[in-house]
Amino acid sequence: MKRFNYSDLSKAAIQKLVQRNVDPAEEIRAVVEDVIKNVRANGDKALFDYAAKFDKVELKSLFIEKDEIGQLASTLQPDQKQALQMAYDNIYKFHQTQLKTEDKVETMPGVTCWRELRPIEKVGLYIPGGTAVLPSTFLMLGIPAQIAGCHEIVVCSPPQRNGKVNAYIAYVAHLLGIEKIYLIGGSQAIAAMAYGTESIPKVDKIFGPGNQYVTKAKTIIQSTTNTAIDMPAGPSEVLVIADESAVPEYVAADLLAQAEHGVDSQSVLVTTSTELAEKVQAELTKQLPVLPRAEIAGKAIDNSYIVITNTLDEAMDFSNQYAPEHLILATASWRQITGNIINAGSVFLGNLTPESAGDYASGTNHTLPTSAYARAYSGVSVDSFVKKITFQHITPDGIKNIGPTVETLAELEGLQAHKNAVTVRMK
Ligand SMILES: NC(=O)c1ccc[n+]([C@@H]2O[C@H](COP(=O)([O-])OP(=O)(O)OC[C@H]3O[C@@H](n4cnc5c(N)ncnc54)[C@H](O)[C@@H]3O)[C@@H](O)[C@H]2O)c1
Ligand SMILES: N[C@H](CO)Cc1c[nH]c[nH+]1
Ligand SMILES: [Zn+2]
Repeated sequence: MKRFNYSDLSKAAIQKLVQRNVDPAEEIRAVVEDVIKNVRANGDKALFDYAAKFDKVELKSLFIEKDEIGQLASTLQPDQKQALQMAYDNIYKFHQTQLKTEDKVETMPGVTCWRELRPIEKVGLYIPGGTAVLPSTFLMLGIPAQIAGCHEIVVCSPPQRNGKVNAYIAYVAHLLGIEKIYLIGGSQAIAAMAYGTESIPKVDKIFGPGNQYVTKAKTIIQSTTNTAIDMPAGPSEVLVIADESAVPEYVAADLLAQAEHGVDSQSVLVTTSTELAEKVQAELTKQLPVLPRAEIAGKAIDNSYIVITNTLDEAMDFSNQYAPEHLILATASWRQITGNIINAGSVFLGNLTPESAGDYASGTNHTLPTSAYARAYSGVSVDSFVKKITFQHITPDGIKNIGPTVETLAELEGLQAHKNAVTVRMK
């Protein structure tokens, strides 16, 4: 990993370091635009063609249903079922508390305002399945959708070589009570859910992480259709802030955990200790080669770096500029510095809190903003699946109280009809 001294870095150099691939290569953009156009024009036919081209599968059907899902789900080992059930329970417990009724507010006598939640009716969940099949992502999206009460949940995931979904995905569908899974991956899945095809329903909002094709497709359809998206959740990343109290073996393991997601993942270490940086590098050299996905993780690590700072304040300052998807505080004094976090998707505190726990089973959501979008977006939650509709009610006394103010404001904007709508009620 390349190493930089924070004090040697100019503002421009920091900007360059924290910059990630928000806009993918021209080549990826062009492919995605083409896919969207083709799916829009040719519907299901384009989806069959792309399954053959990108996923190397000649599909007989674009979806599998309840019976087949049940059969696949039944093939899991008891310990696998138990682990998925425990993850389900913890994620459910954490997300359930997010559905809150808000109080009504009387802003002035006789004028009452409030907000009520309504689920988004039709949602589309994208479950990645290119380099690794991610049943955990299905839990992370399906559970909040279920808690929110979304009426129609459309699920797309790339087909396996046998033209089905992986058995773990099937088991999660069974846990969530989802009876149909569309066998579509990549940008074609996003286009299908945004425009609808003969088989795939158009949805109101699309959720889920994915590779650069998926993420680009989401950002394009967000600006060209009336289908919304959760956020740009692209290649995984982690930033670890560590001091001399950190355990090099753990830090290296955390860096590799995100690196193994893809060659375009990034793992950054920001530390006040040069000695720790050296020990972590030695650990990386030890741990990397034995990983089954060593080649992928190795490329991501080559694409990553270490920043040495003089103080933890400087480390936090760098982290806030980077705005990581995952932030790990491997410092003895983590309690004193959490208040200084401005930008991060999800935070992991102390030496015994591996990021992997949040990826799978602690309860928090792992669908998180990447590429510095944590400066403005939060991760997926029940909130992402609901709209908050405002309501107001005015009594006879209330209209007398608020009427003159509205009349004056309408008058000063020159909007006579607005004023009149109040005046007629005050006679
Ligand atoms: N930010 C988050 O919250 C989060 C969570 C989980 C995973 N992730 C990220 O999601 C990503 C998953 O990526 P993945 O590739 O494994 O799965 P994926 O499902 O996102 O992508 C696979 C699909 O990409 C399409 N594709 C592949 N090569 C193509 C090409 N040359 N042209 C057009 N389309 C092509 C294919 O249709 C394939 O089905 C990883 O980068 C991982 O880090 C992020
Ligand atoms: N770390 C990923 C989010 O960036 C989520 C994940 C799924 N499985 C393992 N990890
Ligand atoms: Zn992960």
